[in-house]
Amino acid sequence: MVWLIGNKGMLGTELSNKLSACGIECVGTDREVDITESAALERYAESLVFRGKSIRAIINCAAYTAVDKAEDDRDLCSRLNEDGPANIASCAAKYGAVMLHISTDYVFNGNGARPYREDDPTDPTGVYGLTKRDGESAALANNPRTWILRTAWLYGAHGNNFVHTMLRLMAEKTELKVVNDQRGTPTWAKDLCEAICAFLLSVPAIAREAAHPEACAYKTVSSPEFGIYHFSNEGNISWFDFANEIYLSGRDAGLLDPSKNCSILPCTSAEFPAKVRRPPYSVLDKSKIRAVLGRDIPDWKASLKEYLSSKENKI
Ligand SMILES: NC(=O)C1=CN([C@@H]2O[C@H](COP(=O)(O)OP(=O)(O)OC[C@H]3O[C@@H](n4cnc5c(N)ncnc54)[C@H](OP(=O)(O)O)[C@@H]3O)[C@@H](O)[C@H]2O)C=CC1
Ligand SMILES: Cc1cn([C@H]2C[C@H](O)[C@@H](COP(=O)(O)OP(=O)(O)O[C@H]3O[C@@H](C)C(=O)[C@@H](O)[C@H]3O)O2)c(=O)[nH]c1=O
Repeated sequence: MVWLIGNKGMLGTELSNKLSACGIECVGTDREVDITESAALERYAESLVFRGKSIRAIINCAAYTAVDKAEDDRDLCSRLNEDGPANIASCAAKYGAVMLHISTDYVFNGNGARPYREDDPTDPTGVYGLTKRDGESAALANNPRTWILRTAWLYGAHGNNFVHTMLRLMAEKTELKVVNDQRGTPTWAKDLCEAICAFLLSVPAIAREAAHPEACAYKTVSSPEFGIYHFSNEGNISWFDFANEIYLSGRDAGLLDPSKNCSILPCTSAEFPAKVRRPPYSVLDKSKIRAVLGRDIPDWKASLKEYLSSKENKI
């Protein structure tokens, strides 16, 4: 079985559904098993073993994700994003489990001019990125059998995210300003979950025990080496481009009133002040994961359209 930590968050909820569709036996925990307390993790792992369960993998979707707030909340952010993965990795190592941890494009400063590769130097611009970067190192150090999937600009049905914020503001306002000088790639949580499941199913014991592995749309061509991978949808756009497409596709999907207009105006980061400078360019190079998955990754626009027109979105 696998243990999904952070199962009530945006990604965790989506992943919980996907694991169950694939028939991968899973237990999920969130705040009730505090990742900043190694003893709490150990106690929970012990209780699973006591119930006769073999922990094949621990997936960490728990994190501190409020980018601006983190600047004034450094201690909690670092306990969650650094100590958390460090503790989980140690626990996974103790029980012979693989760890799969999620990280972010915000580990880079965004001053680059080509998509970031896994081994490019990191240089976060704020506390969130810094603690996520240090959490990566801690996880890899404490359990060499760790996969880290860095992703970016995540949205999905089960939490606050840019897509939901935009749809709400577009319904309320007649004009919106959105930054046009930060580029990256949106990622539908559902696409990321396919990749996560494919990695998990490359573990022989998990594949053997899964009731419906065919429900995973992706399949690894080989067993992925442990280490860091980049996964986002395909494309290279600004938040302004993203907002425009949310508006058009949101209208097509009947999520916005067609008789109410909202003008979306491009602006600079300086015109949209924030505590933390976001990376101006944070496109991720996905060659490494593409080779492992042996397939193309969906384009951001196709995934956004599918998401907005899907029945499961609760906007
Ligand atoms: N959202 C995004 O745009 C992106 C996210 N990522 C990464 O993806 C991962 C998932 O992100 P996302 O789903 O958005 O995160 P969420 O903030 O939606 O979920 C995080 C979950 O962790 C829980 N949690 C908080 N504190 C603890 C604790 N001490 N012990 C156990 N669980 C706790 C939260 O509970 P509560 O809600 O009660 O605080 C929440 O349920 C994270 O690692 C994030 O860094 C990467 C790139 C982009
Ligand atoms: C609401 C709003 C935001 N913006 C800008 C602010 C910001 O630069 C950008 C995106 O806004 P967000 O609040 O979603 O940004 P942010 O919280 O920086 O999103 C990040 O979250 C963390 C967890 C990650 O790991 C990143 O990959 C990324 O998804 O859009 C506007 O320009 N106009 C608006 O009306």
